[in-house]
Amino acid sequence: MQKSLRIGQILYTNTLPVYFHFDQSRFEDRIAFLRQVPAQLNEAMARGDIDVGPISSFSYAEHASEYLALADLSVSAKGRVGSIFLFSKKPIEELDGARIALTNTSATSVNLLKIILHKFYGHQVSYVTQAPVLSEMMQESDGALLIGDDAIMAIRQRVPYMIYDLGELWHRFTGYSMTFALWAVRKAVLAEHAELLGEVHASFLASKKMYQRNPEPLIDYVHMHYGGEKADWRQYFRGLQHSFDDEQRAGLEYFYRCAAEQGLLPRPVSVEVWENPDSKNYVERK
Ligand SMILES: C=C(O[C@@H]1C=C(C(=O)O)C=C[C@H]1O)C(=O)O
Repeated sequence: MQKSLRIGQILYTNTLPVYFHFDQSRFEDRIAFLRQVPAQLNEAMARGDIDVGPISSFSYAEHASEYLALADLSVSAKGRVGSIFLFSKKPIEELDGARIALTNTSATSVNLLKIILHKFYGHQVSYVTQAPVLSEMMQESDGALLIGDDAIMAIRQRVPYMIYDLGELWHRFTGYSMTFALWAVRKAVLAEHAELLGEVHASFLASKKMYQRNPEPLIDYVHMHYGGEKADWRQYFRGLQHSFDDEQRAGLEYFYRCAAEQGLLPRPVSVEVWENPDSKNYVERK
């Protein structure tokens, strides 16, 4: 039997603050989760295999007429993001004419990289898309883009490449924050499941709030399951924003204008947010 709401979850640590304290027990069998990398979630959302969840902000723009964004949820950073890296055999200023391998897990960051290289550096670059395995990507390319936990694991290996953080480059050139993911809902779902969606949305916000009050249980969890140093994880999560306010909107909509200008999107879009009518009445369960 189909569950009432099928919810996406990004397979990376970056969205854990929104899921770690999500109180699944209150929903019993009314929800189901699909855990995947962003590019797969983008497709699942477009096909209608999931109803709500985080997708690449670029994919939101491609389907803006069919989706709304859930209020106050995103994966954003103002400056260094810590998990979206260009690995390069030479300095970024010298990448004109280069060949870059792009991870097949992303939609936002691959287009962000194109904007940075074409618009800000004036380079002509060719691209190939590959599975996110750095050693293989670097075999025949001058550089490679990784995102999420693949990027985090790769920098731990102390690889012999120059490493550029795309959030940092974007901020340096534009002064804006960058929003990599939004929580989208297909408009068609709203009519049928508005109430349940309201409860799910409120539970995401409650998880985020509980994490913000005390980040340590989540830090312990990722340290146990993904290794590394606790201090590095603390710094990583401190650099991520999971809200969507005027600041994030301004940065994201500027990104959409740049993408349209570069021919990557047919037209710039503005983000239409679904405000949960019940969020003010939501009572956290102890
Ligand atoms: C910060 C990140 O944000 C993400 C990047 C995405 C993309 O490039 O399409 C999509 C969702 C997020 O996972 C990351 O993956 O490291």
